[in-house]
Amino acid sequence: MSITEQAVLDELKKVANPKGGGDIVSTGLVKAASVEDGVVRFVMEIDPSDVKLMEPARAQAEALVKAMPGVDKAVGMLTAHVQTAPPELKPKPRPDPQGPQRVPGIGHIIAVASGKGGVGKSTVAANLACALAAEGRRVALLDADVYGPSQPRMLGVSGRPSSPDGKTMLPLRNHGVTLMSMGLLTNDDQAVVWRGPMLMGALQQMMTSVQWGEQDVLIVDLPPGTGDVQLTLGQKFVLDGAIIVSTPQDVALIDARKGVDMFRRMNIPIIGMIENMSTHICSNCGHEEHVFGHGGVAAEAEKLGVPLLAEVPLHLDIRMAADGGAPIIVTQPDSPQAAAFRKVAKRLVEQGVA
Ligand SMILES: Nc1ncnc2c1ncn2[C@@H]1O[C@H](COP(=O)(O)OP(=O)(O)OP(=O)(O)O)[C@@H](O)[C@H]1O
Repeated sequence: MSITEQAVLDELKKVANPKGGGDIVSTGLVKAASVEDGVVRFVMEIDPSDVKLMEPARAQAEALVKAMPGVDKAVGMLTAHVQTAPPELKPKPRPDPQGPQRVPGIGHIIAVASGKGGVGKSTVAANLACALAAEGRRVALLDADVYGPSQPRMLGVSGRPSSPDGKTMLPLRNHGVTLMSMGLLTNDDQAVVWRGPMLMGALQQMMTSVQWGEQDVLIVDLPPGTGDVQLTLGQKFVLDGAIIVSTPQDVALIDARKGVDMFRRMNIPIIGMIENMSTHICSNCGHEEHVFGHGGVAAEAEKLGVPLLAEVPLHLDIRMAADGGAPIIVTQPDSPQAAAFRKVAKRLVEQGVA
């Protein structure tokens, strides 16, 4: 079995902070630990004047990790570069006035993310939202994919959201889902060039200035990759977890792994991975074919120690439904194509995250 970051952190807790106060993890000295293919890397952030004092602790920590079963190589580093240090791993008490906040009226927030574009993240988010609504949950969906907002089209919503008081925005609603999208604020054909700070501001505004009402769960459809929007969402808001969507090809999986790593660094639980376009099912004869390979996400999920939530087939009906303004879960709720989404929705409710 592959080693987890948590196991590494537990091992590192055996090393005392030479400055006292407890071990190097609980005193906040260890800022990041990563595990990839048997190679463990961790960073200890120290005051530049403490190098001599801290070196023995670093060496002891490195030796302990190296001796763990399943570890081929361990690299422990001392760093004094406060500004560029990766996010703190030690869990902070939440809510914290400076830290992540809750959105009034919203019970849970789940991010739907992918490492790579075009893997079907928005299709999954739209179907999950509708499937949760079918389970009787009050569901909102925020399309935070500013570069390719597709939720208005997938949920069959058009028109611009109104702002009765000039400060807050009224969301739109269809198929039992309350929706807000950056796509509703720009013209359909308008290319949007967003810079980092604009993106971060826009996301925060969407989360806090939309009149969401009382909702059991807000699904956030993120842009692909590991950029500013993902970081802002994770750092500013209390998330119940993230779902990572990937196709089975290696290229998509490499990026999915980066996504899992990013959420872990922000202490956001990974609810699980979904393999999309898993198997092609011919809409004429029902013949199954593994166009992009099959099972790659299951293997990756096992390697990363996260659950595989579902394998969604590549099926013409899924595309036609999504692109036609009513996800498959709405048009053919009892079809085998919709079953994967219903299964995930039930699981999220059972797990108490939606
Ligand atoms: N399981 C599936 N079967 C058939 N078509 C699918 C499936 N999943 C997604 N598609 C289609 O693939 C296209 C891309 O999907 P989608 O927009 O959901 O991807 P995305 O990952 O959100 O992309 P991006 O983030 O780059 O906008 C859409 O036309 C969608 O209908």
